[in-house]
Amino acid sequence: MSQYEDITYEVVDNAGIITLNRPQRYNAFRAQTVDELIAAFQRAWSDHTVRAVILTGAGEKAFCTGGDVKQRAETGDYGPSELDRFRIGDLHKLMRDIPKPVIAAVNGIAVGGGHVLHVLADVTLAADTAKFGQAGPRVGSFDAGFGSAYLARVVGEKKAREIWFWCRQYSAAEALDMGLVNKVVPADRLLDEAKAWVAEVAEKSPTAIKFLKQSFNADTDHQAGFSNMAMTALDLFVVSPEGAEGAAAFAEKRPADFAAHVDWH
Ligand SMILES: CC(C)(COP(=O)(O)OP(=O)(O)OC[C@H]1O[C@@H](n2cnc3c(N)ncnc32)[C@H](O)[C@@H]1OP(=O)(O)O)[C@@H](O)C(=O)NCCC(=O)NCCSC(=O)CCC(=O)c1ccccc1C(=O)O
Repeated sequence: MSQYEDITYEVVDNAGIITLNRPQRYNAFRAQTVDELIAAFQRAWSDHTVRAVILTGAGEKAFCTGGDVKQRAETGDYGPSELDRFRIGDLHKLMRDIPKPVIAAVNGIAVGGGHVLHVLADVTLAADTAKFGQAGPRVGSFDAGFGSAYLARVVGEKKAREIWFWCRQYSAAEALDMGLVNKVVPADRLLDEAKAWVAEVAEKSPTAIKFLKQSFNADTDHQAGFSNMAMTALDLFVVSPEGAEGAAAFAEKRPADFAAHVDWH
């Protein structure tokens, strides 16, 4: 795949820069977006000039707001894809497996599956205007895999449960305070800061970095098993009356009435 529609990919010096490019939907991803992200991460993996990957979002408003809820309300899924599968789980694993640092440069709101993407990055740099949070229980969705278990490793169990159950939004300063991001910079400095981090890490031993990333991952690789189950569960949940109510309410700009659609048995 060399032509992209939903993302852009460029190599600048030693940085592979992947930009989510659906600003009209706050950089929410559909199945095609995920296909393109996978293709770009694979290119970055194979390109020996690329020493780290920067993942960011187009525009000033959003980094990524997760799955495209409007698409889901319209068709019940995330739209057509190359292999007829929504490969978000494959993307999560690829971001962990690529043996180079992945730097999330969070330029705006990171919510839902978009929040999960920055959580899975090796480090996160945030614009001072960025906002963070999960949204699943508000819109009839969840990530019971890396999105919850790995988040708990990053911020601790209590905070992770708060983030997921209450679906609040947190400022960049709050995110820094809870260890969710590595550094906060003025919004107009974000990309330069990310490039500086790439330049600095490019001076280090690629093989040492590769071993270290694999070592850090080994401790949480068992979470890939949960993630597989979580994706299967989510596929079933989003088409249930309760799951579908969340997407419909978002698309219709009204509060969701989950209680009326729950299967209590
Ligand atoms: C992010 C908001 C809180 C921003 O609010 P606000 O600033 O008021 O802006 P809006 O007017 O709401 O939004 C502007 C514009 O963008 C459209 N938009 C925003 N987000 C989405 C989206 N996710 N999908 C489609 N469109 C979106 C919005 O409709 C507006 O368009 P108009 O034409 O102007 O009306 C707020 O926008 C918000 O709450 N957004 C929804 C966030 C959300 O619920 N995201 C999905 C969470 S669930 C999820 O991501 C799971 C998906 C998933 O992929 C997955 C699947 C399987 C396993 C794991 C995962 C995983 O979690 O990764």
